[in-house]
Amino acid sequence: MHQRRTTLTRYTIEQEHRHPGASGEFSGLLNSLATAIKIISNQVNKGALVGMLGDAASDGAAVNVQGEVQKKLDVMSNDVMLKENEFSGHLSGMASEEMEDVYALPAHCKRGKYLLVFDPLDGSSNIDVNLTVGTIFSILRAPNPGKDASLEDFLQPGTEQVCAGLALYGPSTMLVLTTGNGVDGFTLDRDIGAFILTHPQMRIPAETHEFAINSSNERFWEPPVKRYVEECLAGKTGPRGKDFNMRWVASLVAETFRILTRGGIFMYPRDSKDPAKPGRLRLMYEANPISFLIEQAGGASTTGRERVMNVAPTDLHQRVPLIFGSKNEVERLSSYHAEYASGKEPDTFNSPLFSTRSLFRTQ
Ligand SMILES: O=P(O)(O)OC[C@H]1O[C@](O)(COP(=O)(O)O)[C@@H](O)[C@@H]1O
Ligand SMILES: [Mg+2]
Ligand SMILES: [Mg+2]
Repeated sequence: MHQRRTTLTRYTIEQEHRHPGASGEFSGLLNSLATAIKIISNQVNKGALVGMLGDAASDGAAVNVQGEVQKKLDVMSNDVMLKENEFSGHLSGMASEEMEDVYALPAHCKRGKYLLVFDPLDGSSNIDVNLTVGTIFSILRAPNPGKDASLEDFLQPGTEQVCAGLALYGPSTMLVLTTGNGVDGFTLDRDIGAFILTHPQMRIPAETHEFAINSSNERFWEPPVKRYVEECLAGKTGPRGKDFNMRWVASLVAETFRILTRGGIFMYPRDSKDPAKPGRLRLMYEANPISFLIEQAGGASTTGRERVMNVAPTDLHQRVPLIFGSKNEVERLSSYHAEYASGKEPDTFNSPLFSTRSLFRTQ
C-alpha cells in the first residue's frame, strides 16, 4: 500500500490553498530554491570526488567582500543560487554574502514581486573537515514589483520577511523553513529527489542546560556575557544551581538546527576584538532569517540590547551581535545587558572566577 508522505511541493500547494488570493508565485520561488539546494547538496556530498574542496584560488587569493578567503564551494553555491533562481520570474533582485552589490538580473529574466537574500554556504571553515554546512535564505517583498530592485529596496528590517529558511548539508540534507506559521523541517529523500516533511512544527524548549559560544574570544566579551557564561560554568554550585553542557560547531546552520531540536542558547555577542565590527554575523542573510525561524519555533533572538528583527538595516553586509535560543535563557542574558547598561554591578562580578588569576578575568 502506498503511504502518502508530504512532499515540499504538496506542502506549498496546501499552504497556497489557505490563501485564496495567492498567485502561485511564492510556491514557484520555493521550488526553484529547493532545486538550487539539491544541486548544492549534491556537490557538497561528492566533495573531493568532484574537486570541490579547498580554496577558490589555489594561492588563496580569492577574497569576498567580507575580506574572507572564498572556498570553491562558496563560489559554486553562490553561482547555483543565482542561476537557479534568476529564471523563476518571481524575483526583482538578489543579494548574497559573496557579492558586494545587489545582483542585477539578466535582461531576459522576468521581474517578479520578491527579493531573495542569502548566505550561499554557511560554515565554510567546516567544508574541508567534512562537518555540516548549509545555505541560509530570507525572502522579502519587493517594494517595486516587476522592476529591478535597488539597494534601498533590500534594507528592510527582519520583521518584514515573508519567509526564511536554511538548508543543512549534513548526514542528511534538510530544509527548514518558516512563512510565519511555525517552523517545518523537510528531509531530502535522494531516491525520489524530493524533500519530505519529517519535522512538522518544531518547538524550542524554554529551558535548557546547553550553551554555545566561541570561548577563544572571552577576553573581548562585555561584562554581561562574561557573567552569564561564568554562571553556566559554575554549574550546580553556582547561582544557576544546575550543570551546563557546552557546544561550538562554528557552523551557524548546525547550531540553529541543534537548538531547534533540543533547545540551548547560541551567543556570538558584541565584543571588542575588532572595534569596526559590532558583531561577527551578518544581519540580512544570517541573523534575520535565523531569528525568524527561532521566534517562530517559540524561542527568542536579540543583539543583547534589542530584538534582532527590529534592527533597521543601513547596509547589505551589516554585522550584528547575535544571541538566540531557548526563551528563558535569552531573556536572562538580555536582562544582564539591561542591568549593565543601567550601571548596576551584580554581585557575581566579585566572584573568584573573575579574580586576577581566573579564566574569566574582568578587564
Ligand atoms: O570561526 P568563528 O569565529 O567561531 O565563527 C563561526 C561562525 O562563522 C560562520 O561560519 C560564518 O559564516 P560563513 O562561513 O558563511 O562566513 C558561522 O556559520 C559560525 O557561526
Ligand atoms: Mg555564514
Ligand atoms: Mg557563507
